[in-house]
Amino acid sequence: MPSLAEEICIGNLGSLQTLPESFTWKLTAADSLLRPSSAVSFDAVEESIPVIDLSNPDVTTLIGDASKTWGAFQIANHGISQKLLDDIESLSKTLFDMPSERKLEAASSDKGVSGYGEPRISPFFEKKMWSEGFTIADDSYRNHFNTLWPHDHTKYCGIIQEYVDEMEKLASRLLYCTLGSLGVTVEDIEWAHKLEKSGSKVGRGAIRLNHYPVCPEPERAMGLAAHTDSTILTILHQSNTGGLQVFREESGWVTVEPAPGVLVVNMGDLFHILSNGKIPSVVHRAKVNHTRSRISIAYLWGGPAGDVQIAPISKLTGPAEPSLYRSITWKEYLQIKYEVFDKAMDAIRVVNPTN
Ligand SMILES: O=C(O)CCC(=O)C(=O)O
Ligand SMILES: [Fe+2]
Repeated sequence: MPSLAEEICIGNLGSLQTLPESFTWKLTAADSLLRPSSAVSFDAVEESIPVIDLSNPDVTTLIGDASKTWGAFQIANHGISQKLLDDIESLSKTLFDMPSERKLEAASSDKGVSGYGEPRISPFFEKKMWSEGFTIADDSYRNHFNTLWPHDHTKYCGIIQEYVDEMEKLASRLLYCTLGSLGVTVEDIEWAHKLEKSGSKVGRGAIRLNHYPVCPEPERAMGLAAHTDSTILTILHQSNTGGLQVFREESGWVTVEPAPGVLVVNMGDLFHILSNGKIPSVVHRAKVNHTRSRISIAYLWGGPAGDVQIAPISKLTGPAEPSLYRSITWKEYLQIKYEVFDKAMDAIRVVNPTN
């Protein structure tokens, strides 16, 4: 007979008929502020993060307004083919449908983040999350794919490579738009301009494939707990089952309903720093479902490699708006984030900002 620990291995959560105590979350006051965007109400205006058509001539203003208000928006007409979105979704399904033992053969090592496992933010929470994931942060995914798909790994590696290439282009385009809405350009970020001129990458991309199995008691479970992404920005593709919620003080938790071909963009901590606090990094989480499992694919566009110092863009600071954050490398920021989690921004805040 399997031990209890084996039974509740994250690789087969979907087969559990009851919610184990270790996965049961207590509702907080903030949770009761939930307002689903699909709620039908006579007096409440339906609210969710806007969908922006990237071919709209006013795209810069629209992105600026949405990111200042929400720290997030959705995009249509983004140029990523439906086939590629379908391909990466079906790759994820194939992976998560494998038996637990097989998935564990591709588990991330203690030191690395790449590979199969629990959400990276798990250690910061008392309760366990109702999800499993696979992180692609470097080339080691090729070895993992070789283990998972000894015959088909070339095909699956090809899909990842194409996804990374396409997402990188889209992420840069979104960066330019968001900067444009603040009246600055990439030339105003000395390091980004230098990297661009030398043909190097401005940001470093990683992919997180998330799977949220069906859950016997979704109201008391949590797929992925509230967090902000550490990134410059994150581009999220969600399958046709909703679960993503974004938080805004004035609105509470708002569900972002999936729509075919529409991607979600979350502004991350690093952009919040660059913008000197003008753009919030959106607090978001994923809820789970009683009848349908859910897949999401996050393209996490992080900071530059090496010792590049990231700081608020000088054009966005001045006597009336002193720099709110000290400069920091991407590596250093990640270290702080995975030590103090939601206090990371406070940890780098300038105590008495003057200019
Ligand atoms: O599954 C989702 O909708 C959210 C995923 C997410 O926030 C993440 O991977 O950082
Ligand atoms: Fe996230």
